[in-house]
Amino acid sequence: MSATTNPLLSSHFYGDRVLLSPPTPKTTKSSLHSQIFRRKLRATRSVLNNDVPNFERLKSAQSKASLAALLFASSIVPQAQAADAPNLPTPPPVIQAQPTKPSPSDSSPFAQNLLLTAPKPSASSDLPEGSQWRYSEFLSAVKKGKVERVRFSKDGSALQLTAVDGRRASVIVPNDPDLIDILAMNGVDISVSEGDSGNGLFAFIGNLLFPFLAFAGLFFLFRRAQGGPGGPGGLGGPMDFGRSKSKFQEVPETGVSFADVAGADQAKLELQEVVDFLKNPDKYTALGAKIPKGCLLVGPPGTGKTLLARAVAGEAGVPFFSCAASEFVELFVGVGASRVRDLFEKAKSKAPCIVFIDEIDAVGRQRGAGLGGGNDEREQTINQLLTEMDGFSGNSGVIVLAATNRPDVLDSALLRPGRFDRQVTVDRPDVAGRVKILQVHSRGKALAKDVDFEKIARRTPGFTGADLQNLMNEAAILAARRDLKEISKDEISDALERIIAGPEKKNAVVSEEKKKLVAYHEAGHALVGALMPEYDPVAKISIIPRGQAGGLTFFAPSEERLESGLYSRSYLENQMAVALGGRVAEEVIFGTENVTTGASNDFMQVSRVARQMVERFGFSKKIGQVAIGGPGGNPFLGQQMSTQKDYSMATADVVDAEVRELVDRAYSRAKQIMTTHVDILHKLAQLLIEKETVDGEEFMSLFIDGKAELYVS
Ligand SMILES: Nc1ncnc2c1ncn2[C@@H]1O[C@H](COP(=O)(O)OP(=O)(O)OP(=O)(O)O)[C@@H](O)[C@H]1O
Ligand SMILES: [Zn+2]
Repeated sequence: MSATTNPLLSSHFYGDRVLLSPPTPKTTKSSLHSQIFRRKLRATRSVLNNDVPNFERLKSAQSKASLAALLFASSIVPQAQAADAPNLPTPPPVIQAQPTKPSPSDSSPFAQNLLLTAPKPSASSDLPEGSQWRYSEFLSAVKKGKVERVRFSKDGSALQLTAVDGRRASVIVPNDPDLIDILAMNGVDISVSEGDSGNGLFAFIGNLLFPFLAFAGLFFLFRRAQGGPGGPGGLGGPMDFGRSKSKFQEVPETGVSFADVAGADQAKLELQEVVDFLKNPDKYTALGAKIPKGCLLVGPPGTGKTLLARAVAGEAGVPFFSCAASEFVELFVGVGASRVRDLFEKAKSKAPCIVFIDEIDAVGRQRGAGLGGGNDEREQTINQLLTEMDGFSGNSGVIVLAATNRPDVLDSALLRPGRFDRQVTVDRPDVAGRVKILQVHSRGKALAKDVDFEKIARRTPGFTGADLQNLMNEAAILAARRDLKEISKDEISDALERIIAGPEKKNAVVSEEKKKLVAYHEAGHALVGALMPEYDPVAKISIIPRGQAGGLTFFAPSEERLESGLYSRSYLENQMAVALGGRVAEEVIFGTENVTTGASNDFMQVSRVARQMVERFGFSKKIGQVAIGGPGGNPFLGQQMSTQKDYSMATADVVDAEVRELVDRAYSRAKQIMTTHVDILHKLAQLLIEKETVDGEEFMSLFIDGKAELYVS
């Protein structure tokens, strides 16, 4: 894949300016610059006003690789996670604020700089941490048998759970008619909070929203992914020991139809065929056609794979058997295989029907490729599954749908003809899809007239159906908390920010000194961002702590950039400079001896980007246009990159040198900007100290009357 940005795409946001002039590593100044600032200002405004001009024109150009960094804060790339965690992802299906790594000292004034990226894979054996779980995380934990009991609030809109390991968390519950069934099937103890009438729920929701509690999970989630003791992947940990697990659920009638799945038109079209097989098998067998046995639904978590599978069963009017593959895998060898046998025995007796296996990668990984113990069990389980599928005669009427977001790790035996030989991709929805999903999830909610789904959809690139559902629910809760009768666009806007960056810790006590440090640090990021010719406009700068971050600078990448997932070399170089801007500002203002650990994450992000550029994107002359780093993800998607190196020591030296050069260059660019615009840095930091938040427009206006110089390189 070409890693360069489609020029159409990249030039859109800033107008038709083309920056292809040969590198001039110095600052220049001309009237052109003020024009560019004006354009950036306009871009900023249009982002803030949610209207993305020319979008339609470009929409068709690219999409799919959909990336979700909506806004992004301070710095950039997520930590590598234990690259060998055998069992990847049920990533949290939200756009996450991503802390990088705990800095050496937790007293670091900036704590964590955040990147808001798409969900990233995380070892599925773990539970989300933190005191508030997303509904989808909760469901997946329930299905894995990790939730012991739940206590609903009186009106059922929230619950508190106790996990098998004793952890407690709260969950906001959307209107899900299946929830009780799912809980019951999975042996979860259910109760309803009583007594504290009225007040109780309010206090409960208040807790959820209380800045210090909520969303800590977002951050710890990622800490967890950074290695830790790295348990045995999807295998049940010791916690599961002795716990009785449900094997599968059987739903005679799902009651879900394709109409309940908004967007996903292509997937529905492809699955319509499966519905038809189930309804009229004879039509096909009469012609000698082999009815497919298995179909793989591939896509990121929360995109509605389970919903689609249920809809297929609903449309065909057949029973729906479901299980999460991770449930098959037990500590005891042979248990998984026997569960598979049970499941299919039952299914065959009820044919025609749908068997849905969620997270098939938990058992379906390439055999012999796992680590540590437990392989036997997994292999036996997958062998049993293959045997079952091979055993179906052509028209047994059992069609197996399986979901995964890691088709790449699946054992090729699973994908052979006669098994999961069909794949249906369920992608993150595009704008139009998001509008439809928002409509579905605002049914039954009182919305103010000012709510415009189109605008919300534009502000939520990369959001999945589950994310949008969560957004609408959070907005509803905010509205209730504000004693409103209707959900207005403000609640949605605030809910969006909370989801992306975590709630603001408005009442956190921050010393004047720390405030000043953070203000300069963030101003540094913003300043470099604004002065880089090809970079996203600054949307907002804040020094109100959020989550573990001392402050945040939000950038607003254009929808096209987000949806195309393509980044030009200069964009990445600029991004590194922007990430370094925080430290550079500290250095310039407080002196080299007084810089803090607050930038450690920025550095990690920067080195990761640089390494990717050299190892994977072919951006290094010395390494050339090859990918040498082993399999790796897109750092902006929050994906992990393999730490496994398949190159020699000599090559490693070259890589290191190239990485260093890229970083050094970014650093000196940032430094040059900072020193030439120290006046604006002061102004912005001052403004931040006074107001705590400065929006993009106000920030850009500092340039218009000032004498800003655009850095051209
Ligand atoms: N296209 C959609 N239309 C309407 N609702 C959706 C859509 N996609 C997701 N949702 C909502 O998000 C919830 C979670 O989706 P679902 O569990 O089907 O996702 P998934 O892809 O199976 O995720 P996972 O891989 O985590 O199991 C659904 O219950 C549904 O309410
Ligand atoms: Zn920073």
